[in-house]
Amino acid sequence: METLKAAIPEGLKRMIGDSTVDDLRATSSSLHSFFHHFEPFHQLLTELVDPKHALCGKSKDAALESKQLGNQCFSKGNYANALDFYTQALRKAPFEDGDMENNLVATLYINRATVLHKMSLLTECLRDCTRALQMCPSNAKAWYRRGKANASLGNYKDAMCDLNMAKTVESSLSGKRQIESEEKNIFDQCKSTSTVRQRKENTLTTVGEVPQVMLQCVNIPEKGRGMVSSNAISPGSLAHSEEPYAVIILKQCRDSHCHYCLNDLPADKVPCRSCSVPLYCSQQCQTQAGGQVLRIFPEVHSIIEKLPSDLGEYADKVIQGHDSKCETQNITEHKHECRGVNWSAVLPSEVVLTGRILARFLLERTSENITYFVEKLELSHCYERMLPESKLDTHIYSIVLLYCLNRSCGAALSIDEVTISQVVIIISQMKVNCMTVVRLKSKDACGLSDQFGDFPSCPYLTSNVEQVRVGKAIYKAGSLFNHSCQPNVHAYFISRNLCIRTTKAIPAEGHLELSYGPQVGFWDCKDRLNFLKEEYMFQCQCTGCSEVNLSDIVLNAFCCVNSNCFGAVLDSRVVSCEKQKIKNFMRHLKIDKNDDIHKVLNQNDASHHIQPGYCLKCGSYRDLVPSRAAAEDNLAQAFCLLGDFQLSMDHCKASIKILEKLYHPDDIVIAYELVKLCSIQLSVGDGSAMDSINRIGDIFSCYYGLHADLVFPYLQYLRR
Ligand SMILES: C[S@@+](CC[C@H](N)C(=O)[O-])C[C@H]1O[C@@H](n2cnc3c(N)ncnc32)[C@H](O)[C@@H]1O
Repeated sequence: METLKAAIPEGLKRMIGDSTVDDLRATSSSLHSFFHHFEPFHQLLTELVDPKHALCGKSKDAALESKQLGNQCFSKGNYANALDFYTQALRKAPFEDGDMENNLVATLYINRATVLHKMSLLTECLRDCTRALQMCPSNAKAWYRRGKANASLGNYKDAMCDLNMAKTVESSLSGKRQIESEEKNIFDQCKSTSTVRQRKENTLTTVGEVPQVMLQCVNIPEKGRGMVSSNAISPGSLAHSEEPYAVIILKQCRDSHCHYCLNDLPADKVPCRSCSVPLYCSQQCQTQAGGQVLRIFPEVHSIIEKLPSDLGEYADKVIQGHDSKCETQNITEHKHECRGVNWSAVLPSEVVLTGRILARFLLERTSENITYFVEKLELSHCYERMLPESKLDTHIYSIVLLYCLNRSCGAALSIDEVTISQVVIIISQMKVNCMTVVRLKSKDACGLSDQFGDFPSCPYLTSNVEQVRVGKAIYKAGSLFNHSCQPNVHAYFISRNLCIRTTKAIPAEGHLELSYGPQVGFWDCKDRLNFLKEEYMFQCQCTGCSEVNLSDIVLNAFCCVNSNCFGAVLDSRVVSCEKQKIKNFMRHLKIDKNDDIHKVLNQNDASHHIQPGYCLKCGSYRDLVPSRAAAEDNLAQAFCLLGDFQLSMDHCKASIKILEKLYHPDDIVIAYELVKLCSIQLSVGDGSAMDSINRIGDIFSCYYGLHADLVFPYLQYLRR
């Protein structure tokens, strides 16, 4: 891509860099014409779309190699590595290869099921057996393994049916005998177990909460359109929920998260049937993403028909299991990328996401043209505000993407100035409207919270809450929420669906604003403004950035040298941003003597003191040293690592006190800090841990409502 860019004549680069939306047809046409006659462009396309260069296709040889490595690890008892190799083999194995009896994929599922059983991952083992049986229902090994997994799960009735099936389809006499002895074992186990355990499904059920809020889209000065509520809303209410219009997993999560629902992948990952890139958490997600639907061999039905009726019914139920049944509404999502060619694995996420939007256009188009389709998306864009370099990149990617779509999946999009300029607009819409899908994770010093076992008496346990970025998505109504550094709603994700919940009381006609990342209290005003300018290309007009607030003044402030003075001393970076806010504040507002701001500002006239290094209250000068809240937090971690729990708890509490000054006492930031405090309290058996847990629970339920345990399962672990 860099070679292409370097070869573009300077005059054309300037023309594109200086262009407005009105110039897009001309700039698109000129760049397209240049590329058309430029050989390296065609070479690049060949690398991106020619199956000969495809690195992401299926390969039987590569699958057999991984299978062999898996077998070696298995025979050495190295089950974790065997599991990885079998999954790699499944990723590469051609699904349509071989007949029912000699099906490589079915064999790999059985091998993986055996490893999963050895690792006591029984539900996962059961699912892999079922997948093997859907391809090959006369496979005795798969029925046998399924029977054993069901028995270990306490599902004795199913276990007996599985073994009965295994015996029926097993051809050798010795094999039949082995199954009979296993049947006897299970029968004995069943008799000695008084209560039959229920099957524990490894599923997270979503809570069906429906938003009760009437939202309206209105025009807001200096911010464009925005969302307001018709009625007053109390904190903790679900204001909006929405499925994505288009979504894509981030590259760094390709091996750890489901490419459809974006949840953590289980041990029995399901690969795409036609290429080696996506992994899914279930066959259902695989099919929903637009991959091939499971093809059940015709012989399967004749095998089932020949079975005694009760066994036949049972086998049919297993094979048609719920994992294989699903609706395929979003059939376009991965289908057009699924040829094993390189472009969708190589191009930046927002460009591949644009490809997914174009795939929707291809699917939905009746008589409408692309210009009308883009208008109908009703997303704002930032083309005019983009840097010249970024405008050039957007042009290049638009042309490359259109060629990739046409050549790799026969999209038949006309590649002309109109289409290219509309794709430029879509990419610039992605820049300002994409939401990053995140998951909450708790991370502790011992890595124990991932296992969620018993609470360990680990000598250095602290838990931090981390936000893991897993995907990028476009929500059509969700993109109408403006940003505020002092948000009153909070966005989170259940699978790939967006939920927006109020965190403060909102009056009727009040604006609903979420944070695009920066918030008052996390970063100072200057950093927030820079971030929003660089990432989203707008000058933030929110109250946090235009009105004075205590946190912006004290977050990076230093105490006054005068020990009797509570005034704040700012460095030059902070002063440049706060000066105007403080002046306006002095001019327009009377300061309440009880307000905390009164303690750090001279209410009569702070303006003459607003100089770097000078106290805002008394004007004394001081040399600047690091701020305190971060120091308290780091100290708590350090003491924890040294094993001095009392000191680490004290510092954690001090840090919470400081945060309570900067934020509302029910802000989620306080809950995150409380998770750390509580983990220390629990590891030393301090009884006040319960108070911390209750407070964390209260704050989480305001931010996540009934979804709290689903979004942050560590909460249940702490309660337990
Ligand atoms: C996701 S869109 C939000 C909806 C948008 N206002 C519209 O009319 O479609 C993001 C864009 O809204 C505007 N915006 C959002 N929050 C803003 C704020 N705090 N200050 C100024 N502009 C804002 C910016 O133009 C930004 O690029």
